[in-house]
Amino acid sequence: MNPDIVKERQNASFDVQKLTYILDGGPEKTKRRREISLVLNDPDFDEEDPNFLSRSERYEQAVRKSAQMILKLREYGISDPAEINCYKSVVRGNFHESLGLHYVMFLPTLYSQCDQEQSKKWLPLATSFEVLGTYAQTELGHTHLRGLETTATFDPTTQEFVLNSPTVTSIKWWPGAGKTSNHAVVLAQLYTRGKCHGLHAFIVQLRHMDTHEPLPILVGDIGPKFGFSEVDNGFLKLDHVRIPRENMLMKHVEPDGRYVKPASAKLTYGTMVFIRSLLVGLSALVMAKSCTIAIRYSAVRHQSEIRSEPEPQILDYQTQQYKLFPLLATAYAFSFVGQYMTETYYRISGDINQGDLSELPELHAVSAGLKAFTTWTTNTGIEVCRMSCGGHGYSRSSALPDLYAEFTPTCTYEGENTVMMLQTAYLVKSYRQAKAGEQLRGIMSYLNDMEQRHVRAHPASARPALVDINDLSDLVESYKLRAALVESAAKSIQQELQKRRSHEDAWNNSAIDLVKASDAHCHYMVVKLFTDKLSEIGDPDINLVLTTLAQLYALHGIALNSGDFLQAGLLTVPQMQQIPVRIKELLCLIRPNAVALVDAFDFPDKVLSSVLGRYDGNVYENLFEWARRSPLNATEVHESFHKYLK
Ligand SMILES: CCCCCCC/C=C/C(=O)SCCNC(=O)CCNC(=O)[C@H](O)C(C)(C)COP(=O)(O)OP(=O)(O)OC[C@H]1O[C@@H](n2cnc3c(N)ncnc32)[C@H](O)[C@@H]1OP(=O)(O)O
Ligand SMILES: Cc1cc2nc3c(=O)[nH]c(=O)nc-3n(C[C@H](O)[C@H](O)[C@H](O)COP(=O)(O)OP(=O)(O)OC[C@H]3O[C@@H](n4cnc5c(N)ncnc54)[C@H](O)[C@@H]3O)c2cc1C
Repeated sequence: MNPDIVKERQNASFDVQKLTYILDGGPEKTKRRREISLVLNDPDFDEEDPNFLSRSERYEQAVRKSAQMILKLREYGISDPAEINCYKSVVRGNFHESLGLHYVMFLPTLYSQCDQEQSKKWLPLATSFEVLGTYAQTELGHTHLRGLETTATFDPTTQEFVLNSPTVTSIKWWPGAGKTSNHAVVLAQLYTRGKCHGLHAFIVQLRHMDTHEPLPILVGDIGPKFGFSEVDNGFLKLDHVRIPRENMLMKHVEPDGRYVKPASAKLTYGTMVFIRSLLVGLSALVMAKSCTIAIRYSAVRHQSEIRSEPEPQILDYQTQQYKLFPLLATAYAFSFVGQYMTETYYRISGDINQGDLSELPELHAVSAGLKAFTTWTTNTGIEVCRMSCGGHGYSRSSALPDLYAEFTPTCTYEGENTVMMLQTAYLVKSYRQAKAGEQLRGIMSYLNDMEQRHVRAHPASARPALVDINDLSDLVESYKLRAALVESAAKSIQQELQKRRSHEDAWNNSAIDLVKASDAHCHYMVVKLFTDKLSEIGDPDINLVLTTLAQLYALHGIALNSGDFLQAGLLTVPQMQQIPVRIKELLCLIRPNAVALVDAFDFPDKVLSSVLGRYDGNVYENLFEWARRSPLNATEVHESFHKYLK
């Protein structure tokens, strides 16, 4: 064990194990997660570092691993969805799996959209992996759902739907598992009796069940990408492909071609809401991994000098702390927000299953906003962590380049982030309702008293200071009042309408304000949820260290968005000048606990897959060891010497 990292652990002021329990949701859950993590010792999962393999080899290794996972899950009798998820995230490490989409989109779509008869047919096939599925929605030319071109036309004479990609732009593009899957949920515009009824989901067989040869359908892999090398994102061109009427999910077409309207057309979009909710937790996980790597490495790396003494640990540089500790605070904040998002998703989708759709719009708005907010922040955070590791952060051995490449598409998939932030219609609607005197419930209820508080842009000196920057509840309040930026967005729309613009143009001309309002709303939610969590934590040592992190998270956010807080008169200029001073104090308070705080995330070394983030801190000898395994070192003299240089 590296002596620096031993010393760091001795300095911790709290019980790391107890904090792990809080993150996991209880000691039992930690125990079970650790039991599941023992799978890492299974030699059947031994594999080559994907960084030393070609794309095709990576895909093959990933398929082998996915198949092994299925066998082992059966062998160990793991069937609880949360446990399956935990098991897979351990085995998968920092990469995706080729069968990922089957689990996260295909199966959930079947579970939520099959009727009884369909469940009977498809669920046994899909859960036994005879049917391997993908989710084909996006097209070469479109993502916007109303604009999708693929058609499904009902033919009552044969009781079939005819699926067709009428143009080049309508070719399905991106769905994972282009080579792996034999079925797809295809999203297409439904036509019956000559009328379009909008987007619906259909199960389409793509490949022969025994030979895996494509049916008369063009299907394949779209080629290498920025990351996602394990995943065969695919294309799918349908040329008048016929499927039985029973393959339409939620069956809305009667045998005579009559269309029966669903309770809400948006139920077809349910799988996206599910994944967006999941991505909030994934952001927390990846932020936690990145911080673990960067902070452990910063504790063992010595460089330059502060005083004329031996080179200090780079974690002692104030600037290094300023780079990393706000991200550490963010990892904790997002972990608690992830817990909230999961609970909220299951609570509301439970109600939806019982026929109560009243909270569907809020679930959509919250999941879309938090997905965008947390993935954007994490995406930039990973890169900060990588650069904070200097040159070694650039090596794939650090895992940070892989974490970035695998994570960055979360800002794009399941709804491009700006587009998701613009799903703020709900916020604006809520604001208008509150203004009209309606009492809002839930997370939007803060808009109820906006009229009385009325935050306006005017000189801060003319207003009493509202915020004690050392008081967390005051900080939450100030974020709440800043979230009133939705008022500016609503006003901007109003002004545009007064210029006789159409509603659509007024909306587009206010889009920057709307994204800002969404961002402020999400930021408020994160600060509030982090603060609320503290009241549940009884252990005084842990409460103290998490309170310090929550304060840092809140103050750092204010410092980054100081213009909003000043303009709204929420903080005075002297207070704003105090914030960097307080942030520096908080960095010093966090410093002795930094390594313990990342240890509490409890990532086994094999899951982290990072030479820089090793638990034992023995970085240099292992960097050397890793480099020697590079395929270029397989022979002392590379064949290119003989071919070209000799
Ligand atoms: C964990 C690891 C996972 C790794 C694998 C992930 C692989 C990735 C897979 C994918 O990316 S799958 C494809 C994902 N695609 C998208 O996310 C598309 C994004 N676009 C949209 O969601 C929609 O186009 C839109 C931007 C929301 C617009 O929707 P639409 O075209 O229907 O517009 P309108 O007809 O105007 O309807 C807007 C109306 O509907 C409400 N609404 C929209 N979405 C939902 C929803 N999901 N649930 C409930 N309600 C929804 C919206 O609020 C509007 O309501 P009103 O204002 O009219 O009341
Ligand atoms: C790794 C990966 C995996 C994927 N897996 C799947 C899958 O399994 N199944 C599937 O169906 N799809 C999948 N996708 C596709 C993914 O869902 C889309 O790429 C994503 O929804 C974004 O759409 P787009 O690519 O059309 O971007 P665009 O919508 O073209 O975005 C381009 C730019 O236009 C802007 N823009 C677009 N619309 C608006 C607007 N209304 N207002 C303001 N700005 C706007 C965006 O902000 C962005 O800056 C995957 C994508 C990736 C990268």
